[in-house]
Amino acid sequence: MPKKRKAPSDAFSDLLAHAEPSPPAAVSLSGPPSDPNRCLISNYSVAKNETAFSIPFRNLITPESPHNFLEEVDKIYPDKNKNNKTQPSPDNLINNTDVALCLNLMALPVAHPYKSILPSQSLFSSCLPVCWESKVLAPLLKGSAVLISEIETIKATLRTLFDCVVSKISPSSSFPDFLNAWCVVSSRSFSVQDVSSSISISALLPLVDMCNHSRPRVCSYKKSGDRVVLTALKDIKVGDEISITYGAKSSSELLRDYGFVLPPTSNTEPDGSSNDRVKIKIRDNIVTFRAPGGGPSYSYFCLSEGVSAVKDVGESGVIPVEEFEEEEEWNDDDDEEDLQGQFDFGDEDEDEEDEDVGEGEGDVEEEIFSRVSLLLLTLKTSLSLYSSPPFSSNPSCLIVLSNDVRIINFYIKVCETILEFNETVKGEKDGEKIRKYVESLKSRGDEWEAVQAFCKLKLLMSLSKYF
Ligand SMILES: C[S@@+](CC[C@H](N)C(=O)[O-])C[C@H]1O[C@@H](n2cnc3c(N)ncnc32)[C@H](O)[C@@H]1O
Repeated sequence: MPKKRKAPSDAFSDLLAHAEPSPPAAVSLSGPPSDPNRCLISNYSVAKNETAFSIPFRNLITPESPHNFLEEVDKIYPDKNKNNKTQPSPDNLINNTDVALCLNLMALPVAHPYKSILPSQSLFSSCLPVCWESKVLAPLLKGSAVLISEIETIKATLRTLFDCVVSKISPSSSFPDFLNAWCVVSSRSFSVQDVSSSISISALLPLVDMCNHSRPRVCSYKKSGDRVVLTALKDIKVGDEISITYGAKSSSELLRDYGFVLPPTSNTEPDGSSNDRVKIKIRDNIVTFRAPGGGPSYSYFCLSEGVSAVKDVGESGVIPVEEFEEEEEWNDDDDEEDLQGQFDFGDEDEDEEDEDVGEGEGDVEEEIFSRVSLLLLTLKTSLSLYSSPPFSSNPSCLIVLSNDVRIINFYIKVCETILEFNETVKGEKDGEKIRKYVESLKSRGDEWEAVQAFCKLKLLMSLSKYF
């Protein structure tokens, strides 16, 4: 007979038994696990800088406790990203710590109080894209190719990890068990400093993980002695929601990992900087993006994938070109004519060159077209994920720098197009700033004539959709 799950209210009391101050309970839940808007409510008034509540470190579920699954996972599946665990990268969307954390969660008894108050799989399935079928990803993610490709990567990786790692360590588990554990880990794990060392570990923090994300947050959390303590960052009244921050994340990261997005105006840091825009600084042949006040952003993947894709076009298949070509507007000659008339670039020769690509040059044309498509996809993803296009009136505009001359020149083209568009159609907003930027980029390399000539109209057509 299956073990009876505890009623959520009993389970919550069990968890609270370890929380301080208790009794009476410092916090309560606003609704049952099935409530998608559930949040943690304060039962006390708490003054700014005071402790709202704390939980003992021993309540944490980590990759190494209650059982050291990390060691077992590492044995079967050496983690190539081990030295860089906190730095997400396209091939490091799931690391060994996450898998070990899933295994620890799966190993908890069904009646464990923590399990009893977790949301159901059906709630996860409705909001987490990793649970969505491939055919609905494109429409639901609005064609954001990089995000779709990441979700597909996660889905495929979960399958592989289950077959090659999880089922070996936990033979009685099923793939749905693992997927459920992944949903919990993806949307509810936090980085905390280990009790015995100074390194940060990924952990599930019962009760703390009932806090929703907000900017500005109501509480901060940190390890203090053998407890995780939530400190009020403002005065909290009885009945107020206790929220924390999940970090400076772009909307696409929030959607990918937590299953929600925030309105553009809410996804900002206390200093007013936007998590949906990033600055990119120059380094040797790499683009580094940092969301102001936060870690490397999701947008890093968008553009770095575009950059690597353009180098390996035809081989890597990192970003599926077909999806882009599927778009009706792309091949719609009427649209092209309309746009030609609407946005006169004043350089007919180049436009003609566009049409004059001879038969023998078909492969070159295809190659250039693919490269441009990939980069446009990249841009398209960036643009559609962020609430407004780069180079809008927001000073934290998108800056792309690279040492690859073709990439530089492509982006010069993009910048020029945006600039021209802004000046001619939308009025000059950040015109001077962008002009200086374009000039500085130009001084870094030769023009990539072929691409410029070939993609002029196509580029304009694509970009025009975003303004
Ligand atoms: C760490 S849990 C927070 C507690 C959760 N609401 C619960 O009832 O168990 C993270 C999940 O809460 C929801 N969530 C957190 N912050 C949110 C927000 N600002 N807007 C909408 N949903 C949010 C999302 O479903 C997310 O996956």
